[in-house]
Amino acid sequence: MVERRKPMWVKDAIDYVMQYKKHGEIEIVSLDDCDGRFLAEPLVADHDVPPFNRSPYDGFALRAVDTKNASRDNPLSLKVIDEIGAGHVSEFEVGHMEAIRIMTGAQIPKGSDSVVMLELVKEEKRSEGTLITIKRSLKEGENISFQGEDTKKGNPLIDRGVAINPGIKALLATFGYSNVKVSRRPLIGIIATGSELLNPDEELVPGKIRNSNGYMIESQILRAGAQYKRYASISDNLDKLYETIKLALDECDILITTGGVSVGDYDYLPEIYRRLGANLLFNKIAMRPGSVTSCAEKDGKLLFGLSGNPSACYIGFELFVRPYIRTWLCSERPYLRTISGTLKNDFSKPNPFSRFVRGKIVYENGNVFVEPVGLDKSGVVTSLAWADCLMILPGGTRGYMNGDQIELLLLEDQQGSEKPWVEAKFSKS
Ligand SMILES: Nc1nc2c(c(=O)[nH]1)N[C@H]1C(S)=C(S)[C@@H](COP(=O)(O)OP(=O)(O)OC[C@H]3O[C@@H](n4cnc5c(N)ncnc54)[C@H](O)[C@@H]3O)O[C@H]1N2
Ligand code: MOO
Ligand SMILES: [Mg+2]
Repeated sequence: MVERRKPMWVKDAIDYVMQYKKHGEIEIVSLDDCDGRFLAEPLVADHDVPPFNRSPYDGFALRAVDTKNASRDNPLSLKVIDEIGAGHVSEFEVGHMEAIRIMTGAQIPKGSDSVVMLELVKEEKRSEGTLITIKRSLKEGENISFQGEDTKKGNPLIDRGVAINPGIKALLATFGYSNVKVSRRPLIGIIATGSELLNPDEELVPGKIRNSNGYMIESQILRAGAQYKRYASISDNLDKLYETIKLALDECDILITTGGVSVGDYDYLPEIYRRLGANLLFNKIAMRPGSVTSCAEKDGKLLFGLSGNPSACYIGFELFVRPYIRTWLCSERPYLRTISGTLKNDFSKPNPFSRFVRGKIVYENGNVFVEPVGLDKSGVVTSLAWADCLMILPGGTRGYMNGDQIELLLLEDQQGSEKPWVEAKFSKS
């Protein structure tokens, strides 16, 4: 008798996973190696930026009051008493009708309160010294980048749990973090199961296909911010699979298997969860594809049993594994971000399960439209390469038509969302 499974709502399944959420320990990495890692502490300005008043132009620093009467008809001459480039500080103080030649980035000299650009003055080198002639007046503070105008000491800049991007790396360098506190990435074991699987370097033979899920999940793990350990793919052999899963559970923080979770003769994951004495969280979800996505817990570690079908496997990872990883990395926004878009196609057939259709966003006159990519079947692999979003078609009694407004989950987004997408059943309550 084939086992009957009761489908769980997507949101309930996410909640089950999140019951086991953890935060990774703090790890210190060098600034050189921090790209893509997640900050374990908030980043706070520990000094003013810029740290001193500086010139934003190559020009002359002077006292605005001295230029008060300067005009085209009344050019005024100032004596140049020093010259400084960025990184140097003048020892002189600018006095009445004096100026210091200053380059972009240099500290504003004492006595001066404004800068005139090189292009706006005439310079004359005389035996008694250099003079500049200025034909316009300046305001006090004109052309000065003030200390702290970028940010002030003590300002909070970036929350913990945010992925380090080029801009954040610039801030880390600005504040002298040659070492950075980041969250330790969870190590995720990956086991692809199935007697039909070949390695990418093997020739195709009848009945076999190459293991694409294993590599796809590795890439999804890296995109989510975690690290992986690859185990050799295992043919459909219960004992061998059991031993490998036990070993991987010891060695890793989280385990992902692909394939073998349905009700087929060689689908051994349900039996392995039983043998392990693991606590089964779910093995059927009211979604398409990925309805067979399973998750079990053993000694606080999660075993995600993703489908063997490539599209189901991909979506199972993004909906259930990604938020668990991002929460581990202390993100406050661990879920995929949702935006709304206008459907360009008809999906007239109603489906009781919510569908996550691989789609591509198209911008037309600044508006977001979305169209499906490739064949919308669970076993399809090609469409995954073309998709930049998952189009959500909530389950129910009606279909969806061209022009309908729907929600889209963004696959490449880094910002994330505080809350997961929730079926109407939940949003109504
Ligand atoms: N009688 C029923 N049959 C099936 C049901 C069901 O409810 N009743 N569910 C279907 C659904 S939905 C899905 S999804 C699949 C899930 O299958 P499994 O997770 O058990 O995966 P396998 O049987 O091992 O393989 C399915 C499919 O995927 C290919 N595959 C497997 N691993 C890989 C890999 N690493 N790279 C690329 N492709 C892979 C495999 O060759 C199969 O074609 O079950 C349905 N059946
Ligand atoms: O788990 Mo399946 O993906 O719904 O075809
Ligand atoms: Mg199967």
